[in-house]
Amino acid sequence: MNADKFVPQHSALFEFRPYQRRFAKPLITHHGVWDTREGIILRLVDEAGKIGWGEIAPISWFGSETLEQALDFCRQLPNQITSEMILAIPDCLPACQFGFESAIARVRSWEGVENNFTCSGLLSAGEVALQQWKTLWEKGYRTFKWKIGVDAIAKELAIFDTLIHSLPPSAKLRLDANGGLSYAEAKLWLETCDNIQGELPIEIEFLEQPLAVAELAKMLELSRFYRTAIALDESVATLPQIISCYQQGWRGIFVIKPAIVGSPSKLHQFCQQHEIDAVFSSVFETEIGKQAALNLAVKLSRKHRAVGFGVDHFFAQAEVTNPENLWNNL
Ligand SMILES: O=C(O)CCC(=O)c1ccccc1C(=O)O
Ligand SMILES: [Mg+2]
Repeated sequence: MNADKFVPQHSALFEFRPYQRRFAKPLITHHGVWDTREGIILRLVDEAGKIGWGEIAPISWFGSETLEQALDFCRQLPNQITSEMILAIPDCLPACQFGFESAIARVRSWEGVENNFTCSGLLSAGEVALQQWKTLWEKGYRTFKWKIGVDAIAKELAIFDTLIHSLPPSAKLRLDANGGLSYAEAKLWLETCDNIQGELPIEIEFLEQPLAVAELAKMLELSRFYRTAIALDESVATLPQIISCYQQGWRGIFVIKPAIVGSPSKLHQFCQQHEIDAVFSSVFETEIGKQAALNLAVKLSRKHRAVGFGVDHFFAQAEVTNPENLWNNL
């Protein structure tokens, strides 16, 4: 069954449980310091007793609803929910749209996603990246994404120079500024990346969200001037934002975080009508949300770019991957 095809006239009993997972070390980005991932696990049981798992993993500072808003939404629902109720979840609750629709679509079975994606490993901001990539390389990663826009640009450019001269030629490097660069800094990064690619065999795959969400026009202008690709992330966090940026002329890379983008079936519909260059990305969700996200990526990914789900090393303990065990531990 196509897990993100919406299942009509379906109903199920549902329960929800909040969870918390502390990062081994806080994730530092231009948005600030993030030390605990909080979310909600959904357990749906249909009339035949089949179980469907879902996850609501909001990141309010990224453009989704807050965890509290998601919890309030779950609390006000009756414990028997229908497909129609799920399709009516408003666009202001994108993480809830994703969580409930994934759950009711997968109420049939919990088959793991057969995906042969390569995965990009996330590198922390700062010089810790200079050691981090080696551990990930030994685990088989060949694409890395490094967080920038945190320290002074001179310091980050110096670390960048060391990093790209350390990485093997077959490596690919992504940079993610989380909207933290000024226009002048973005130009300096793009110029540096263009120059490096003229000197070294390494591929700088893209510079992600160099400027703030409000600066789309400037990012459109930069995307026409530099060879190094630009990827939008915060600018396209939800489906309405994806549509808006597309309508304003963005044809570059779209970083899609399925867990906060909204309705999987509506995203599928948009991607069937418009060929977009998408990179699928994690929001540090559990295996439940990750499987639903990758199930969508398998169907929508065109360029076979590495998926940004190499984040497990940011958590202290290995994750419980079996949904039933995860649920029983909550
Ligand atoms: O996309 C990836 O490679 C990893 C995921 C990631 O970087 C991320 C995870 C949570 C919140 C924001 C971001 C981001 O891409 O900015
Ligand atoms: Mg990003």
